[in-house]
Amino acid sequence: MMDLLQGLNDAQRQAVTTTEGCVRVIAGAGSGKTRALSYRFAFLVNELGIVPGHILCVTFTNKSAAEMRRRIHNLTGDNDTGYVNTFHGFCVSVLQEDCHAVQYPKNFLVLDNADIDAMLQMIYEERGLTLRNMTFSAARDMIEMRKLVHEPEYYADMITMSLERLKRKYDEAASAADIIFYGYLYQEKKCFGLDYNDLIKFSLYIFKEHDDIRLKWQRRLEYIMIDEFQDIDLLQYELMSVLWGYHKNLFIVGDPDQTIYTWRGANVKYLLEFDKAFPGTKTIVMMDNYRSTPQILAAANALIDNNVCRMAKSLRPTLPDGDAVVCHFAESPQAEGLWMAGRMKALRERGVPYKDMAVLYRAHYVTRTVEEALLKEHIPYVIYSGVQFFSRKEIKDALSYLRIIAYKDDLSFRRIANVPKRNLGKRRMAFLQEYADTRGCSLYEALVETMDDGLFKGTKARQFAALVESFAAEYEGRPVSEVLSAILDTSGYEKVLRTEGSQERLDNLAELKQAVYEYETTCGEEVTLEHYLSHVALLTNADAAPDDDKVKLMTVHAAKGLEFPYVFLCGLNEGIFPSRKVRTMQAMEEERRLAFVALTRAERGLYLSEADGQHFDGAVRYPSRFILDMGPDVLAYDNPPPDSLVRATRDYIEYSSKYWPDREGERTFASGQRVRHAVFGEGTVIDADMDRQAYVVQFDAMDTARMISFRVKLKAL
Ligand SMILES: Nc1ncnc2c1ncn2[C@@H]1O[C@H](COP(=O)(O)OP(=O)(O)OP(=O)(O)O)[C@@H](O)[C@H]1O
Repeated sequence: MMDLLQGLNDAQRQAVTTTEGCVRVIAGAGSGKTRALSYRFAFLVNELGIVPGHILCVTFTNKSAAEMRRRIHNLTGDNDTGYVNTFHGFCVSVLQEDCHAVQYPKNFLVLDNADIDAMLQMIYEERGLTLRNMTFSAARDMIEMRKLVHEPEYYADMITMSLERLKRKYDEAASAADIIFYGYLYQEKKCFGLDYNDLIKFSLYIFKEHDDIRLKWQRRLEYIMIDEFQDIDLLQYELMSVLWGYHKNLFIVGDPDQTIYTWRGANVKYLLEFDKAFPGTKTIVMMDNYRSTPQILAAANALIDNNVCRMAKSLRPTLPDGDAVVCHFAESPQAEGLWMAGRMKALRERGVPYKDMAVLYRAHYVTRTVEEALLKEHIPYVIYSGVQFFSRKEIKDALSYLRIIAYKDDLSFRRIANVPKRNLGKRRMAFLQEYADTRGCSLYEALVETMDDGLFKGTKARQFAALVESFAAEYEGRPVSEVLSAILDTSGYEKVLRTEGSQERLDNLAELKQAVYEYETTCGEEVTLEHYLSHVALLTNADAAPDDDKVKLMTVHAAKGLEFPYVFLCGLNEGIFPSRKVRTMQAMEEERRLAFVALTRAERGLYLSEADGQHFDGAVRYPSRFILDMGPDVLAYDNPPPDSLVRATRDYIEYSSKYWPDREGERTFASGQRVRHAVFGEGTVIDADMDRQAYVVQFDAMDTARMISFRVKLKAL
């Protein structure tokens, strides 16, 4: 026991050894909460003898789950790392075991954005919609909003309605939004597909309706731990509240200053009010920072201190002094990029490898000038995100090959039936689609039933079906990595890439094989093809990381939970960071937390920069208020902005936020709220337009609705 606890400080040790009941850890950035979590897991297993499969450890991303599994494996030496997963990943496990309760097959499909888009494509074609009706991304958002907010009971339709009834609902839908929504539910049900929202909703539904299943999971999960609790949302909170109910051992860790997903439904109140919701909670505070120099922490503390709505706390440094935090005011974005490149070269000359440097930014578009400067100076770099690894064509194709073996589903069929070319082009595909529609079968079945038809003469339909059948007959029990290599070879897919000389695509496939192999060897339990496919559908961009000596470029959101020796935070201008979309006090505080997350990623060196000039729309670029927040005491300017600009910036900041509603309640008169206007009299709020900062109000004495700016106070009736 001594060994395990030795690398921990007092607060961490307390967090690790307080195993029973509800424990809340408020942990500052870089205070070692990931370490505390993994050690706690190991403590439960090694010292208390808890079976890993009876522990649930929830992380925020798949990447952090993988990292956590690696750490736990190192500490316990056990391949079985229990349920270390995201909430969505855990729900996949639940449903794989118990979705028979909602008459879904074990091999349901987990849908990712590309799958959803493929379904939307079918719906749009079928019903004559175009992107002018709604872009795919707007359609995805609309579907999500309907599922989460407007029609939270939608899943009952999916579960209880027959496919025919759902189809009728879709056929009868008239508005574009309804067509898309019901079309999507129909498509989902047709292929037993579940998107991320469904995973949680279905699990909750099963737990609610089936006491025996709920009790089984509650009993199994003797200890539950949740990381990044500041960004938990309502559905996840509900799920946690159910799972906790039997053994009542719940351990949560979070940092209220790092809440950055409010826009996606996260609510920090679950962390702050946890002790009220779970009486008897022990709270442990971890504020000793092991990541950053005192100089970096002083800047981060000074920044976050400007947030009004927060629990007062400061990160305490434990490391020795380092270099001052450098701040640079450049004449233009181009000059800003070149300044960064110069600093990187200087670091490199001091022996710092490029891979130890990261450029963080608020929004993707900022990277253009940075990239130009890096290219010009021959500094190698890699952008995280952009085209995500798992969204690349060759990766999606390869996964579709795996998927068609297991599921013979339409989405995969459409993707790879004619890749490589088998002469199954548009015309034959349309024929299969029609056949499948009239017979109510899948495209693959349609092909098998009709491949002797004259239409398929001269095609490789038969070879394709033979390929799928031969793999389908023998994939069970074979390692997934082996199946993948074999099908990429036998299908001729890799051969085409070799002929084309697409080395990069081949490299990516090699990377994929490696990823599958690693998953198999680290996962603990036996990995079936279905398991792997569900796992991979949950993967996000940050998951495939090349390890070359390159500067890393990424958004601050993508940097959450990571650390880098040297951080360059660029584009610190009003309108960029903070974003121009910020229009309320709350949103500004979230933006400041985001900047705090950025600063606290740095271990040894932190470089902040801003550029003079104009925005796209011709507006003046002012330095970011976050720089002013930190103040000159904690920053070393190597080229300060002129005093006149700083004064103008202060005026701009004051003016631009003058009319912000300062409390959430003031802006959110809900639709339907009765209000009184000093001149127009009484009326009803119909909507709030955040872009225009105004309400739409139907006044009783007027025929048409009016838009009334937030500047004018309406009185609630
Ligand atoms: N007790 C300790 N002694 C020495 N180093 C530690 C200790 N605890 C953590 N560290 C180191 O401090 C760094 C930060 O730890 P970790 O990544 O666990 O922080 P975190 O709290 O999860 O950070 P964040 O919330 O900012 O993402 C790591 O490099 C870790 O190895």
